[in-house]
Parts: sequence; C-alpha cells; structure tokens
Amino acid sequence: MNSGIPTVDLSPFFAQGDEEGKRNAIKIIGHACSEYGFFQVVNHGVPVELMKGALALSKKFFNHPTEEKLKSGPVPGMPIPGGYTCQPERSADKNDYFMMFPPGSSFNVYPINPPGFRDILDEMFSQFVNTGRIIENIINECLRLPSNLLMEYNDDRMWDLMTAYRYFPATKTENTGVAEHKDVNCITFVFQDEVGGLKVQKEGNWIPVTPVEGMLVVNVGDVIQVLSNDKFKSVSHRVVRQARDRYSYAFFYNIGGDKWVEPLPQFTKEIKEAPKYKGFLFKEYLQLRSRNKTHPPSRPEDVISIKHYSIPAQ
Ligand SMILES: O=C(O)CCC(=O)C(=O)O
Ligand SMILES: [Fe+2]
Repeated sequence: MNSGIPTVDLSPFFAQGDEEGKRNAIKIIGHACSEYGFFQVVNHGVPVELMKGALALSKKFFNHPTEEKLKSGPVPGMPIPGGYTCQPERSADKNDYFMMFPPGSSFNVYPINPPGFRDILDEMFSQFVNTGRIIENIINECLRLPSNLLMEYNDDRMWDLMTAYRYFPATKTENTGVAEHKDVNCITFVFQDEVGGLKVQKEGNWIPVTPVEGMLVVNVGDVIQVLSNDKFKSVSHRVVRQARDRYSYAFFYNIGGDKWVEPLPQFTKEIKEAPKYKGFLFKEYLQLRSRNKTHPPSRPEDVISIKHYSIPAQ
C-alpha cells in the first residue's frame, strides 16, 4: 500500500546473519530521515496482537464517563500532566489523552478500568523502549557515528513518555486534532487505528499516512536534527479529525532533561562545517515548548520552535 512515506522491514535486525537485509534497511532509513523525517516499519518487535489489544482497551477507557476517567487525572504539582487529561476548550487540539512515564515511575496514575489496561500499557511501553533502542542504533549507523555513540549519550530512560489519544469527530467548521508541530524529542513512534488522519509535510504538501494494522510510524525529532546539524530532519506533522472518533498511541523516545544538546563534532568541526544551532539543556527547551501551550503567544512568530537555538549562516 502506498502511504506516501517509505516502509522498512526490520526483521533482519531480529535475526542472525542477514547483513545484506540490514544494510538495505539502513540505506532506506537514512534516505527517509534526510528527505522525509518520517518512515514506517513492519516486523519491529512490538507484537501486533499487543498493539490491537492496546487500541481496543483505550477505546473502552475513553468511552467511560468523564468522572470515571478523571479518577486517573494528574496529581497537582507534576512537571508534565500524567494520567488522563482533556484538552482545554480554548486549545486548538481537540482530543483527550492518557499519558504515562516509564513503568514503575511514581508519577504514573493508572486507570482501574477497563481491567487489564494498566498491564497492557506497561507492556506497550517496555516494547517501545526495546524498539527505540534498535532504531536509535540504526540511526547511529545511518549517520556513520562511532558505534553506540547515541546509546551512550542517551542513557537515561526516565524521560520517555507514552500517550494514548482519542480524537473527537470533525465538525462542519473545524477539524484540527493536533495542530501542525515538530516533535521535540529523539525518536517518536505512532500507530493509529483504521480511521487515520496523520499527515506529514513534504515540500509544502501534506502527505496522508494511510493506517495499516501493525505498522509503526517513526519520525525523528528536534534532538536528532540538532545533533546531526540538520542532516536528519524533524518534520512538521498534524492530525486531521475525521467523521468518527480516531484512536492512536504515540511513544516519545526522549533524552534526559539534564543532557546538553548541540551539533556533534562529526557534523561540524570534523568536516569543517559551522554548527547550525547553539547548545541547550534539553529540559529548558521542553519548558519553552510547554509554555507555548500553557501561555500561547499572541504573535505566531513568538511561538518557540527549534529555530530559537539556530545560528544564522554567516
Ligand atoms: O496521534 C497521532 O497520530 C500523532 C500525535 C502527535 O503528533 C504527537 O503527539 O506528537
Ligand atoms: Fe507529533
């Protein structure tokens, strides 16, 4: 099926000896990350039955009455709201969502209903972390970095996040599910139900990502764009609401908040290219980006994006 973004089979990374298969996948992913910022993967290690179960249980959860869902609402004082949240009326984004931190984090607030949802969420999260490590390693190879450089740099898994979303049906006058944005993190995974609605920007057009059962959509975020000094791109995407409710999951393979993010020497000094970004602490950028949401600037040019740290070419 032609969904408009490249598709890659990751099975060579789960078998011994298929070096050619690996090289081929690495080539497609490298091209996808520099041209699209997006690709999608099959045989990615996350069991398809688990993905289907996770969607089925999230549908049940979101169809509970609001009072029931709010029992797993965020605890006051959390840095980011964990648990169940509905977007405020004034937000352009029209969805409600459940967000969690790594299994075992004291910030997690799990729903009791539907039964089994908690176990499935924890399992999904752990599977996503495993696939995240594999894709991080592939990106390390695509960028021809010294072995394990990204893995050793990105060694704090406590900042990873997973969100289950429910998008409301479009109305006659508006259909924004999630407004156009670029992800802040390293690598994002998304899977959507058959309703669809995810769109990716390419050369001024919006490419729809056709939903395929068991497929994981992967995109690189701002951190990879900065580390690679723009070799790999963090690309704008959005969710367009459809005639009926749409359900999806997103997993954000992040980096530790205290990490310093700047273009790597392999893409600057070592090849005599000027860095395109100033360095920054990841948590400071996260804070600026969440302020866009809590205190939306009135002038569009004041909305903070990764451009905030860019160094103009001399
Ligand atoms: O729900 C989706 O398909 C994608 C959501 C998204 O882009 C995000 O949470 O950053
Ligand atoms: Fe996103």
